[in-house]
This record gives sequence, C-alpha cells and structure tokens, in this order.
Amino acid sequence: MKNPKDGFFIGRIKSLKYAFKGMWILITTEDSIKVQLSVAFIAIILGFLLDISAIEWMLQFLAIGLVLVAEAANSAIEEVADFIHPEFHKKIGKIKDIAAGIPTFAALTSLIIAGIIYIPKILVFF
Ligand SMILES: Nc1ncnc2c1ncn2[C@@H]1O[C@H](COP(=O)(O)OP(=O)(O)OP(=O)(O)O)[C@@H](O)[C@H]1O
Repeated sequence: MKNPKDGFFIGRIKSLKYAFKGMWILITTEDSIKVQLSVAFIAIILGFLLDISAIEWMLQFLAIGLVLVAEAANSAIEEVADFIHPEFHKKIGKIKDIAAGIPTFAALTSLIIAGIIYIPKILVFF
C-alpha cells in the first residue's frame, strides 16, 4: 500500500522492490513457473545449437515472456480465489478454469512460434 509520505522516486523504487519480490515468490514457489522456466532454458539452448536468427531470438523471447506473464496472472488469480473463498464453490471453479485458460492461450501461441522456428531447422537433418 502506498505511503503518502513517500515522494515520487521513493514510491517508484518501493514498487520496483515489491515487483521483484513478486517475481521471486513466483520463481521459488510456483511449480508452473518453474516448469516454464525449464522449458525456456531448453529453448534458449536449442536456439544456440540451431543458430537461430536475431528475429527468431526476439520472437522466442517474446513467446517465453508471454507464457511467464500468463502463468503469473493465473497464479495471482488462483491466490485471490483461494483467499476470498477457500471452500469449494462452483463460481470459484469457473474463475479458476477461466484463469487456467490464460496460460493455455499463451502456451499454444508459443508452440506455434516454436514450430515455425524449429521444424524447418530440424527437418534439414532428415
Ligand atoms: N474452491 C474451488 N471450488 C471449486 N472448484 C475448484 C476450487 N479449487 C479448484 N477447483 C477446480 O480445480 C481446478 C484446479 O484448481 P487448482 O487450484 O488446483 O489449480 P491448478 O491449475 O491445479 O493449480 P496450479 O496452477 O497451482 O498447478 C480448477 O480449475 C477448478 O476447476
């Protein structure tokens, strides 16, 4: 929560501190983020091995960022849902299902990007 005594710069620096704290929480506690980071690591290794172009690197990093952002949004929504209603409720189930759709859209988009980048490069070996 904002402290009205903080000036603009102190306020911005504090927000940045909380944002990095959020990233740290996601990386250390969320299994889905850990899985996606591992996939991103493999994609980066593959990028070096198959010598992808600058444009392909940019698209790959955009795809990685998109999936991580989507997973983070999903985790935040799940946290709020569990906090406001920890017990079973049809509406919470629907909210969580919709939230799960966010990273699924991102993952499918990333899969298409990965396919366009890597399938032609892999087919060369056959
Ligand atoms: N409180 C609840 N009430 C009704 N249905 C729920 C509730 N909690 C979870 N569900 C149902 O179970 C599914 C999985 O929920 P959960 O919170 O385990 O998400 P998850 O995607 O498995 O979690 P994570 O992202 O941490 O792996 C939801 O999409 C929803 O359909």
